[in-house]
Amino acid sequence: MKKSRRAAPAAGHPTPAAAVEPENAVELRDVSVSYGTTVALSGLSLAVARGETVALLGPSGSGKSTALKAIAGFERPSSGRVLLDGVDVTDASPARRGIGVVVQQYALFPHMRVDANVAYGLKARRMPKAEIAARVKAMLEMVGMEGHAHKLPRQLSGGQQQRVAIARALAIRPQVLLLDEPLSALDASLRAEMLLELQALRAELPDIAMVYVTHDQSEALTLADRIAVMRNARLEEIGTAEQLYSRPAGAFTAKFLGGASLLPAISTTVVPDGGAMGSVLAGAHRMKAVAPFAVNPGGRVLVAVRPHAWKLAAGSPAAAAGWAGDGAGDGYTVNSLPGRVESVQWRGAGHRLQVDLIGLSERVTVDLPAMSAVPAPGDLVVLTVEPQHAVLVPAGEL
Ligand SMILES: Nc1ncnc2c1ncn2[C@@H]1O[C@H](COP(=O)(O)OP(=O)(O)OP(=O)(O)O)[C@@H](O)[C@H]1O
Repeated sequence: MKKSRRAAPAAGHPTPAAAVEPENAVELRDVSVSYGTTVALSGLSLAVARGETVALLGPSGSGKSTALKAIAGFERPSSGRVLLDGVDVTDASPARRGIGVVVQQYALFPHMRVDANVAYGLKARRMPKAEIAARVKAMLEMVGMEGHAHKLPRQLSGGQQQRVAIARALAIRPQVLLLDEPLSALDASLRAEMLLELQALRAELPDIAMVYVTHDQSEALTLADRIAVMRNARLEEIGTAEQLYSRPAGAFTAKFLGGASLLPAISTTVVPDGGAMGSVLAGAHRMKAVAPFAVNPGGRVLVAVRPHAWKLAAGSPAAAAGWAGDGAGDGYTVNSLPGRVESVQWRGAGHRLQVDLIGLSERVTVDLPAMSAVPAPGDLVVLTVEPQHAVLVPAGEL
């Protein structure tokens, strides 16, 4: 959670309760949305602080857009409450919420010029003409579109249209900006460019709360202070990118966000409160990994290892020769697992290997940096991982 930007009350002069501003610009309390028999969102509780960007990340159909519609007021929750700045707006119309919304397909009015599109929400609020003109000019400058004010949307590129859509959403000076896959209609290079622009824009709007829906983790990692991972209409996990990436609390997040391999294992140590190193047996292999939660001997866990965390043991593939005989290695070398390379793929920044672990019937993904010696398909290798780069997650359903 972001730190409050407000000054703390002076010592001895506590702020009266009534004057305390609510910290959260957006709050969903146990919100569910159903479409007929389809439960699109189930019991979502989420708070977004002023100045904070939260990304809703998850596979298709996981309820991300529905959550956004509940905040904007386009869908009424079947249960639960929606609060903006501490005020319950569950029954308020979208217009009364004063939220800026940017959706995937620009959604500009095709028959209106760029400047009229940006002015639209201001006219609806009956702002004086001179003020509208000044605001439109400022907004178009902010998104680098000041030279296109008199064009129609069809005369603009996809990226330019999306910039105008952002200017239009920001023109009403919303306290909350919702973005639903705003870059997904753009090609890869334009998407990367717009991502940088959104990052710059974010810095110019320090007090706006943003909720950003995406299924692209690089967008979420670039823009968000916190990431909410959605799955099957529910919030799976929420945290900073760093927390979710390196210490996922569940197998789904480990796989979805970090692309981690998950090795089934049995705990051999007691870690009462989590946060310490745990020891496990993955098949016949002894492994040490960070245990972010309490584990007991005999408990079933998964060892999550991200593709970049694997290393080839020195001397691999030759080092693997001694391991192949009994299929399980000697069982004494910690965090060293023998395997056979199934495939090798050149990926520009390095090589991606698929390696079948011997004795574990698991295939793991290994990303090797460029310049490292690359084995060939069929080679025996020994994979290693530093204990601090392996993390235990509960053996949940994927
Ligand atoms: N208007 C609707 N009528 C009926 N079902 C709907 C409607 N809108 C969404 N759904 C269903 O609700 C579920 C959640 O949809 P939602 O659009 O929120 O998912 P999402 O995570 O945003 O997916 P995507 O990434 O594909 O946009 C899906 O099963 C979807 O089919």
